[in-house]
Amino acid sequence: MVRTKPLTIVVKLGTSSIVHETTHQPLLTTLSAIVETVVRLRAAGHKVVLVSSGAIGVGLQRMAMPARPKNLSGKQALAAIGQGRLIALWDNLFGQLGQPIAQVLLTRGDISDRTRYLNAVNTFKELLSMGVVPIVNENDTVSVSEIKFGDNDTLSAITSSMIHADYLFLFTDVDGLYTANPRKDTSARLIEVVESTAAIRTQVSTATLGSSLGTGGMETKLIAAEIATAAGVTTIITSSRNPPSLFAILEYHGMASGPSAIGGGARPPHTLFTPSVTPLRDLKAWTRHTLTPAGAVVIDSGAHSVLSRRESGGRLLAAGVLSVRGAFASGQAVRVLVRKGAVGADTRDVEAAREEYVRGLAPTRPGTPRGTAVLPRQGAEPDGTDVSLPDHGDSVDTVVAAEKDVVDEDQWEVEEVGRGLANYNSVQIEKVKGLNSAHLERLLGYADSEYVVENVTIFVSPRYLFGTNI
Ligand SMILES: N[C@@H](CCC(=O)OP(=O)(O)O)C(=O)O
Repeated sequence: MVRTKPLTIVVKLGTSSIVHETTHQPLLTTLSAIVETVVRLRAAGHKVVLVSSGAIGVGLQRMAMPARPKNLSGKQALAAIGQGRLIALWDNLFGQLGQPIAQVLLTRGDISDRTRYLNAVNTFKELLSMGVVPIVNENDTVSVSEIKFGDNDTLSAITSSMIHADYLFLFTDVDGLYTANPRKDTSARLIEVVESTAAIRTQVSTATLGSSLGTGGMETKLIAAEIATAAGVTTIITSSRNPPSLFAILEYHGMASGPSAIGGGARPPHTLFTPSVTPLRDLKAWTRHTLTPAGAVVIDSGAHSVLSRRESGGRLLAAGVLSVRGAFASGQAVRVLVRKGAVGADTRDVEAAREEYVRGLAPTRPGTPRGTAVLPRQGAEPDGTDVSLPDHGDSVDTVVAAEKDVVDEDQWEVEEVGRGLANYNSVQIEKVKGLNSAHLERLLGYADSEYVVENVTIFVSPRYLFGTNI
């Protein structure tokens, strides 16, 4: 058997694979098989992270409750009851084979801060280099949105991206992605390889195939696959009924890692999502998938098409910014919104006026009193910057009224197309929006970067990744 380089593998096990759907008793056969599989992977030199759901399920069993409570605090309480027992169960099973484990509880909030994100990455690295198997779950007790909107499929994809995993195995109660629900439709066909999640979305029924216990289904698995493959992680959906099939799958794809449980060259049932050939790594993946945006910049369609090209390097110039929404600090994540529809002539007039003003010219607008300057709105704001008003007719009211007349920014129809990291704060970007970067230093007093937003990643598919909670 050909041995390959040591792999980093994330194994995700959903609630329906951990506890019985109705009795909520732990599925010890499955759990033991997972433990044996992970320990064999470790023995073959691979690094493994386990993403384990099941806290609420185990909590239900402990409290002899028949079903997940509807209210959030009820779920949080059950997760708190169950998580300790869940990790104790894993520790017991792994302990039988001498394998140390660690508990890692994450929330999206935890990793939306760059420092905390890096701390989590460093902890994973350290644990893996110590030969420990980190066992990850959401920190349900403190994370409102995670229970309400979240699922461990997404968490496992983000974890895979954080640790630059080679493979993400989503073990679930079906053996792959089907063209239709295989439990209801006998003509349903297993899809073996997916190269584009966006394309496959139009071809399959993603109706939830899971049990009543978990929060995920095929839809969240597709989302997870999209996140993970974008980060360069090969993603596999397969059945949790036979965890050692992981070896057969790796072997089938030429990634031999130990004796195959199936062997014989037959394709073990699974769906494989191929990784992106130009993966988003580190900062970009982090920006796109983990950050909570603090505000937004509205850009024009020209800037959008530039940013959509790889050569742009994800860097946004002030010239492409039409407006700024919300308040954010330099270094924070921002949504990138594109203004839909054509920019009207009046808007261009105001932008031209702003540009001329900055160049030292103070144009007058027809209909305003003779000598009244049409100023950029920020020039009239007493915000302590060095934008001096021209000495003729600098009527703030007239200017603001003139801008309002033609540009009611709040009414613009916009669409979120990406996210990025701001190099300047919202007030500063407001000051320089629409202008050539040559003006940045004079208007802001410094210009560390000629770009106002960097690390912009433009979404490749509809913005469903995190619902509306961030
Ligand atoms: N974090 C929660 C589970 C979230 C969830 O339901 O995930 P999944 O079963 O993977 O759809 C728990 O441990 O109960």
